[in-house]
Amino acid sequence: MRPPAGARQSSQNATPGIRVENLTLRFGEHTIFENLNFEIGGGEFVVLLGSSGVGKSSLLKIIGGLAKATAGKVTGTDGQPVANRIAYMGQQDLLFPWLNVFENVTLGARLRHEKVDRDWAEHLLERVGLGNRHKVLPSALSGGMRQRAAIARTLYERRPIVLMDEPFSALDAITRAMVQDLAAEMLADRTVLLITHDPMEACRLGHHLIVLSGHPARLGTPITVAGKPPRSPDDPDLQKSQGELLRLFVENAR
Ligand SMILES: Nc1ncnc2c1ncn2[C@@H]1O[C@H](COP(=O)(O)OP(=O)(O)OP(=O)(O)O)[C@@H](O)[C@H]1O
Repeated sequence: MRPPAGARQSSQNATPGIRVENLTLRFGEHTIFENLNFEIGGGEFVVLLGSSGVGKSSLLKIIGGLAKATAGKVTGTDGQPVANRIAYMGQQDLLFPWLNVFENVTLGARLRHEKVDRDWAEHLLERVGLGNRHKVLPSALSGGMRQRAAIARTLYERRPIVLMDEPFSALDAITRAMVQDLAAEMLADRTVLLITHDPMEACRLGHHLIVLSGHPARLGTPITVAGKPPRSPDDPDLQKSQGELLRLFVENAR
């Protein structure tokens, strides 16, 4: 996680990272952010935080190709476009209610008229603990199970870059902790940018934390969390970074 000026040789890493250069977003007279520059190294898990309305989801959508920036560009750290290398997971699981779990997980392949990779889908469903729920409709699953099915669907796509917009915010605390552990384990080899409002979640999962603040919004110096995710809630590295993050929130609010 660094500004592009200090770009590492990410091509040495098989997983591409994300490079954001001079990104500006305006809605009419309203400048959401201007000349944002940062780089996420291949295989890094970066968490994006910031107050409501500061521009986090807009930034994620632009990176994911779901919205257009006013100026600037997003590429992989290998200089190639990111468009076909990104999987996106939002706050709602967006499972189709009339498709069963297996059909939801393999939906992308079916929409692209590709042969469904049954072994891969079954392996993923096993890994997320839904090995015996292939034929179940989403309405018969708990919130945690639905989110686990959504993780399986995201991973089914085998995209090296994963963008997640508050993916666990609708879950209760215990289910959330379990799904966080699963996501950390299953996304360990991907480049991940995750938005959350939860400092504990950020410090459990991220290698680096970045905070967007101000009008127009700017990115502060990244906070690097020591140790390997997922960190336990009583991990001293997590607690140190959580303290640092909370101090930063207070400073930004002044
Ligand atoms: N299509 C749009 N047209 C006009 N303004 C927009 C549009 N999309 C977003 N905005 C504005 O841009 C700003 C940033 O919105 P965004 O959803 O990116 O914020 P956020 O940080 O993700 O907020 P939250 O944490 O509440 O989800 C807000 O003021 C929002 O009203």
